[in-house]
Amino acid sequence: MTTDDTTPSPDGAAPAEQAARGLSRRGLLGLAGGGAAALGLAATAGFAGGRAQAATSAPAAPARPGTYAFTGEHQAGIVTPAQDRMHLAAFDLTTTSREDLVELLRTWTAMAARLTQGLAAGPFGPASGPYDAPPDDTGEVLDLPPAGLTITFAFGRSLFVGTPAPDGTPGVDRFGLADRLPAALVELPRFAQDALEPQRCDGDLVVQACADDPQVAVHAIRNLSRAAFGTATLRWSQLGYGRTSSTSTTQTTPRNLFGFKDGTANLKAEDPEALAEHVWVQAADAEAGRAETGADSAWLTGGTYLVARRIRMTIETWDRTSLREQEALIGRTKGEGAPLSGGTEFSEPDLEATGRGGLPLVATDSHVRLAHPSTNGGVRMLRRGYNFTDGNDALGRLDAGLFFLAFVRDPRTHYIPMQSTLSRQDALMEYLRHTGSGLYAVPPGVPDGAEPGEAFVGQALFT
Ligand SMILES: C=CC1=C(C)c2cc3[nH]c(cc4nc(cc5[nH]c(cc1n2)c(C)c5CCC(=O)O)C(CCC(=O)O)=C4C)c(C)c3C=C
Ligand SMILES: [Fe+2]
Repeated sequence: MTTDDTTPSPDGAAPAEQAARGLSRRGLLGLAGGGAAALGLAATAGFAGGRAQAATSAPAAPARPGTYAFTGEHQAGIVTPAQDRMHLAAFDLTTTSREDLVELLRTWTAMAARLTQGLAAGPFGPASGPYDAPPDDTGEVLDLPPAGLTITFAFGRSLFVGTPAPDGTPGVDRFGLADRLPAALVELPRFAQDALEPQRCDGDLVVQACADDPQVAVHAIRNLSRAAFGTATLRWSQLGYGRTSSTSTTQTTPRNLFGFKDGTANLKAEDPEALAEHVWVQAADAEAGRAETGADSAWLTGGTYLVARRIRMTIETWDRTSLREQEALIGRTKGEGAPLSGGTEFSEPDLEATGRGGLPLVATDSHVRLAHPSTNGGVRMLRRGYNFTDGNDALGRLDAGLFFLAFVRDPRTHYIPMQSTLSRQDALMEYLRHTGSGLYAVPPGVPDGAEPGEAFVGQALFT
């Protein structure tokens, strides 16, 4: 199959709805015990046998309620209709062994394939298996439905070339991967007004877990972290709620913590041509990269790049700003989300339109004008961010904002120039502080029908 993440389950209901009324893992384990078809997708991905495992010869079954396929051309969790909750974790490897790294990716792949299909992290589950050993699943989602869980893996630049020392001494290529570094996996420049906290930046490996239930997303990261014990440690993580983008035309546009609709002009899953142009890395990109740096990044074809920015919003100041000023800063109306040049939510902004005194209706320093493709050489991105609220600071201000996530084909053309412009000219910057940052290469999906036990995410990087 191709990863058509938007494919609804057989009864045609959206996964979120199905999850809401869906089967619990207990039910799925029962199904798994009773019928191989119930595990068709895990079986096609080829995972080790176990009590709750299907026969690998079983034909692929349609997705079960509340689940998205784990295997496919692209990883799930990118064009998948954005779920309501997210837990993203960045890890640093504590090993320098390439074999250990491959073993971790194999283990994570098998575990993610099980978890996304509503199964326990391991074959025994939380309440079974050897009595004198810790259970192979932590147990907190045993009675919960799969909640549309997706797990997406990505690699940081440091995986390939290590981390340079503050004095500029180059990092160390611990895994023999430097000649596979994609040309576009650059170190992000320091942008104007960046206030980055190093403990919220970078990382060798990143895992994004999204689900419609926070406990399901957190459980996934917890169990993957547990499996990484002795090989990788958690560097930083971020919880998110209330998606701030739609990634499918089937979704309504959500709102960010400024109270504005966010995601109106986003790229959508139903526009494969635009996704090919702006999101998926193409074979030609590896050829261009090889000519540029000599490195072979063909392994990334069909993948993408993930930009993560933790953006704190000074909402107390924002909340004392007039509606007129708020709308001028964004360039859209607060109620409907229509451009200030007129029309309705999905009308194209008319950046030439002027009003009283000949002034542009969409202000020259407004966010929407500066982020619009016509201001950025035609580039677009797939935004998939979340709101966050992480307590408060010593002055009693909420530490809240937008965890900006975007998937792009080449960050050098599709993110860095836009962020450069926004950081210097966007009037909204007065209310924002970028406190965390990362750029990661997202390998393509684990192919359907791969040999049992053989396939793992990012495999082509190691062959
Ligand atoms: C570098 C890219 C972007 C950052 C960082 C960013 C932060 C950010 N955005 C909002 C609120 C809105 N953004 C909207 C549109 C929009 N934003 C970006 C890029 C970044 N935003 C793009 C490419 C676009 C689309 C522009 C277009 O094609 O018209 C909107 C309008 C609604 C929408 O189209 O989504 C809002 C609202 C905040 C609050 C924020 C940082 C906290
Ligand atoms: Fe934006």
